[in-house]
Amino acid sequence: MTSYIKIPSHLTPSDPQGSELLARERSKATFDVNELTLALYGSEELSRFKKILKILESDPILDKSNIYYMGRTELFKYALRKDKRIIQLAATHKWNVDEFKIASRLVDMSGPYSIHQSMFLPTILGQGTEEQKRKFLNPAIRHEIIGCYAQTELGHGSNVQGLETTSTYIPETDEFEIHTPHLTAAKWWAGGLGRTANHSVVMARLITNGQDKGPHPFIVQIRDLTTHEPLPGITIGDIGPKFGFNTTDNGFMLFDHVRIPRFNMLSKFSKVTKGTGEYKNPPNEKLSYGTMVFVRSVIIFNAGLALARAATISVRYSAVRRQFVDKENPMILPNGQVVETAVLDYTMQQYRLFPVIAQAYAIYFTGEIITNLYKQYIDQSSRGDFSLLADLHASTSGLKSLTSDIAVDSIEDCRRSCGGHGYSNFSGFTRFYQDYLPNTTWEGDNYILTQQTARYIIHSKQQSEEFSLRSNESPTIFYMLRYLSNPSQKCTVISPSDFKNPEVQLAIYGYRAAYLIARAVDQIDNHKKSWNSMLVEINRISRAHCQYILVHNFILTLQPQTSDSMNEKRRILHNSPSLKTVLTSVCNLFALHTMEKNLSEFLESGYLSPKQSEMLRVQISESLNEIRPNAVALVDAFYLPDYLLNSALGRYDGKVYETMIEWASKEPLNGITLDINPYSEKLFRNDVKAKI
Ligand SMILES: CCCCC/C=C\C/C=C\C/C=C\C/C=C\C/C=C\CCCCC(=O)SCCNC(=O)CCNC(=O)[C@H](O)C(C)(C)COP(=O)(O)OP(=O)(O)OC[C@H]1O[C@@H](n2cnc3c(N)ncnc32)[C@H](O)[C@@H]1OP(=O)(O)O
Ligand SMILES: Cc1cc2nc3c(=O)[nH]c(=O)nc-3n(C[C@H](O)[C@H](O)[C@H](O)COP(=O)(O)OP(=O)(O)OC[C@H]3O[C@@H](n4cnc5c(N)ncnc54)[C@H](O)[C@@H]3O)c2cc1C
Repeated sequence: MTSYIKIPSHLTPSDPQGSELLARERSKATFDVNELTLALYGSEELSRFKKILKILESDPILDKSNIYYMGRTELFKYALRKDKRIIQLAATHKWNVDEFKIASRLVDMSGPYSIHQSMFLPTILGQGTEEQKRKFLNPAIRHEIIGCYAQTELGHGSNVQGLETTSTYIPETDEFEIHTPHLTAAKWWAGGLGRTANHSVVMARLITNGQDKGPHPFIVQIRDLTTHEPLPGITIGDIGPKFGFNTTDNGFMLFDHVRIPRFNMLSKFSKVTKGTGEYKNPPNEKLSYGTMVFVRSVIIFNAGLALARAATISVRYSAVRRQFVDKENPMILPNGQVVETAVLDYTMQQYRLFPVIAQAYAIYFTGEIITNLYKQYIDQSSRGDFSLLADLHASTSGLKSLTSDIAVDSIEDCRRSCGGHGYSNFSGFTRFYQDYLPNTTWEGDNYILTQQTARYIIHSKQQSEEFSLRSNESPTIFYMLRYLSNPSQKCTVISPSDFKNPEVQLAIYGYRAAYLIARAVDQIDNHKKSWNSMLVEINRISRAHCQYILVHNFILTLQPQTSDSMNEKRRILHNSPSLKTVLTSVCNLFALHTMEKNLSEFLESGYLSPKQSEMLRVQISESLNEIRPNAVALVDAFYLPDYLLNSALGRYDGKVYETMIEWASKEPLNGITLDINPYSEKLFRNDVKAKI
């Protein structure tokens, strides 16, 4: 890349150098970073990750050095090139799906093919018959056809039952006719639809024999495979500039009585019979919503990695950035020189950043558990057993909502913790934050999804017989019986360190969630409160329940397990006392900081007293002290390479200032000639001049 300004090469940052400061931080760690990285990813995934990183870093098409200076059209073209390149590399190196996912994660840019991979393929895989998979999935895997997922409409997104696009069975020709009856039925937002996809999953109301069977998925070819023009009867366009996600062509689409073969209705679960139009019910009504459950589980896992990324940038930068001299405890170099204090040493900065490290670990571990639960569900459902679905839907809905909310808030907190440089694109926060933001809206708006979780829990509580039955089976609501059976219990904490006891933490979280649930049920059952009037409480229930799950899963991860049930990752963790010690501090901080942020609910239930809440704060401060020497090592352990971070502030080597000035010198604005004479008319075009 061209440098437009020559920077005098003899200048270096004042001592101590960033690399020295980070090295000093790393030497303070009480555990082996490589060991923790292995405990997070496992040796196989880590070696695949390293192998793929090497390929991507050295590929000129996937070079990221130019992207901060690009406008939308240029960025979109770059995203298309990089999407194509990943596919070519996948073919050359024979990457499997997991390796393809690693590459996409490292290249880190949504693109025109992203929804093809994240939704189009999974929908056919999850909802198609074997014959349909042969016809659509195989060419889609080879990228001979490119698909998108068109569910949301201009007038409806959250309310899937309210979708207006119709798909009417025509027995005479054995076809469906897809139609947009109103402007509000225009498909809107589908990623990849605007300029790229030639096929789409279209969610449309199935009408057969005059009966409306509700939304079902159909495969529709939308563009000509040779000319790439929309097919007759179909109008398509890009929806225009967005808050972020501008590397993807989100599109709109209108259908004017477009015919598709009956074969194109994805029919693994429900079918329409040839000629008679008879409808065969699915074993569970909501199976056509299956792709959403899958993507929500991925969003939970991704939230952990997004938090790790934000924490990596801000913690490393805070170790390098120095402001003021802390007179009571000055930073002294080995040569005796007193220098300004690293901002990471200010307790306020620690209070802002260390909980983000803790959130990253907590959500990462729950992400793994949910991914496994999803796999278990897929395994069982392939044998016709859908019993896990209701619980999976409830927990993925609430956790998707909670974890993406946490991530969005914390990414912004981390950005702000970097001061002015956090506002520069070179921080690595701008596009990262903008592109992360829609996770709180897509795949179900976060407020709407909490209603799904709370409803499941409230129903369980209302049907108490079924509840006790379900609570034995359900991994997510078993705690409630324990606390509901004795509502007058009190928290046993008598000194701050008692808060470190995992049993105490679980009891506090469990009691608070159970209390909120019981109160809401009382309002609904005995005071006849409407659902709408209870929405704020309902949101609280889902959050309380999901916070319980996060704490419970973190504690579970750290508890000894029988060696049989332990995989390689857990074995590494449990064989290393130093890892367990540091992660226990991280777990405590997560549990206690989250408690403090929601303190009013814990106090209001009467379980925790104001005196105990004071002790809670003392213990949080203690946990921050425990984490301080390990802060940099804890973010390093996530092994997020510079190639992914693309951040001047979060570089592994700490060369923050050298990078800032080098990247600034490449700003194209520095290279253009400008006429700054206010009276000159050169800037105006002739046609404009004619009008003034
Ligand atoms: C070369 C090879 C390449 C390989 C691939 C490589 C890499 C890719 C792999 C992975 C990447 C994957 C993911 C990527 C990560 C991020 C995603 C990136 C991009 C995403 C883009 C965004 C796309 C979209 O947004 S698509 C549109 C999404 N829309 C929504 O989510 C709408 C939200 N609304 C709803 O879901 C529903 O309307 C509702 C709010 C749930 C209400 O539904 P309704 O029908 O009205 O039902 P009701 O509330 O009355 O409930 C009735 C009953 O049903 C139960 N229920 C509801 N939903 C479900 C469900 N989904 N599953 C199961 N059960 C459900 C509900 O609980 C009720 O039950 P009960 O009667 O009470 O018992
Ligand atoms: C970047 C991006 C990419 C997307 N990609 C795709 C895609 O590929 N395919 C696709 O089909 N869709 C896609 N979407 C659409 C997305 O799934 C929807 O926007 C999302 O589901 C929210 O629906 P909505 O826009 O209808 O919001 P609305 O439901 O209109 O929400 C508006 C507000 O009303 C509130 N609200 C609505 N109903 C209730 C209620 N019952 N109770 C309480 N509050 C309520 C919500 O909380 C929200 O605050 C994408 C969206 C974005 C932003």
